[in-house]
Amino acid sequence: MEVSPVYMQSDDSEQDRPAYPRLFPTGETRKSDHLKAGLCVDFPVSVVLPAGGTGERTGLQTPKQFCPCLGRPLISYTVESFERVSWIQTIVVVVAKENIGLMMDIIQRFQHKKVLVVPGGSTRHRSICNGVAALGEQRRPAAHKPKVVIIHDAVRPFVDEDFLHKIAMAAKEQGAAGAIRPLVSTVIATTSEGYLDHSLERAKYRASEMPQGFTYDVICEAYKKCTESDFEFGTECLHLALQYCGTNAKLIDGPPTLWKVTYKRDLAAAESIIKETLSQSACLITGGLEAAVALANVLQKVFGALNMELNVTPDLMGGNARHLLEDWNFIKVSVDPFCPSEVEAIIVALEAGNRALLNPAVIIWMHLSVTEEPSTSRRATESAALIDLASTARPRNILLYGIRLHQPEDSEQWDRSASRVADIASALIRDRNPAFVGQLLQA
Ligand SMILES: Nc1ccn([C@@H]2O[C@H](COP(=O)(O)OP(=O)(O)OP(=O)(O)O)[C@@H](O)[C@H]2O)c(=O)n1
Ligand SMILES: O=C(CO)[C@H](O)[C@H](O)COP(=O)(O)O
Repeated sequence: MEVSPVYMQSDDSEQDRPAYPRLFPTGETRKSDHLKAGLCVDFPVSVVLPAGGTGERTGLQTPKQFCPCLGRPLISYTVESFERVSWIQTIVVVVAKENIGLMMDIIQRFQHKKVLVVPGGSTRHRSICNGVAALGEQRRPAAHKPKVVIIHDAVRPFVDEDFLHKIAMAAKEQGAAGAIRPLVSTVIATTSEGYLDHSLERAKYRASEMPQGFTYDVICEAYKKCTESDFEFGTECLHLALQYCGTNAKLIDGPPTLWKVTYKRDLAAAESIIKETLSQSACLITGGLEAAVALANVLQKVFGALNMELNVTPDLMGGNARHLLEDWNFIKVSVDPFCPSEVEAIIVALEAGNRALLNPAVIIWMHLSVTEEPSTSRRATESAALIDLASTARPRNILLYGIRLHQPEDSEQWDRSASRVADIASALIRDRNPAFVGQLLQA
């Protein structure tokens, strides 16, 4: 066995993050859900995330676990999914030696907790084995030897607490448990000449996915007993548990979001899932303006049709400040005169709450104008103010866009303009396109 763990430990204080929505589309969104659902685990559980591969099949220079999705490396999303689970003790991330510095930077930049970084091996099994060995050698005073170890590919970012709970409980009962999914294609065996030999009856087989869970003793024994050939060519931890420990894993149907990022297009798919999750709701701040309330009604209809919720509030003061914690997207309606400090206040509040540390927040400055055509110099002043504010917001991971809307007398024309504004605003929120940051769009 090739085991030489090095301990690179992140700050593992139990201090919680601000209450971000979790990034997987399960419908559940709050950190304390496990308390509501009664998901308790009364035995120590730790996690190994193998992240030591090169991602050859993506065809990219950068290993896929370090590729950015909305400006954040994929692995950070996976770590986030686990660090939010209160009953998970330690997250061991196994990376190639040359990427240890990079991984430590990611942990520091995104303030990840509970993470140990361990050097990987030349194959996935060798990397996992290093991670499991590191769990047995932890020197942290608060760390217990785990009863159950969950193994999860670092390149499967969307895993939810409910499913992890099922895996952990079944692993403790049965010794091993793993996620399965129905096969998409039929599996066939080929002859050495490239002809069909036979095909398998698809309904009888399943795709083995991650996460998988093992009692610590089973996974340690499996890796102690397995052969060099297993280490070199094996792809299935559940198989090692069966072959070397006689443990028949419990198989549990998992959600489709457990899929593994394997090809370049999977990175785009992951980014689109993240964008969808971040776009589930927005908060429109009316500033007490009558016209803004009318606009909000139209926006609510358009957003509703896109499955986006629009919360409407006069301001973000007192109890209304909760929107700063609950929403990722803000629409601030203002009228003449153009007053940048209203938007600046939202940027400051988001920054103070460390709100955009992990995911970009969106602010749309919606400017209602009563004059038919603003003068050229007026337009230039407004655009310059927006560009200025947007460039302050951008390094704070806040995307600021502007929409200018003329408020016509005619009610039919107003409805048309309002629904055009709603289309533009929803597209800006859903796409989170950095190219339009600081642009004052005309509706
Ligand atoms: N020596 C290795 C090889 C793979 N892995 C990890 O195992 C997981 C699943 O493997 P896979 O999708 O095959 O990743 P790669 O080996 O990086 O991809 P490829 O086969 O395309 O090179 C990934 O998180 C990968 O980083 C690892 O920890 N150590
Ligand atoms: O699917 C799996 C579950 O057993 C594999 O273990 C793993 O994710 C496969 O990685 P690779 O693409 O390197 O075979």
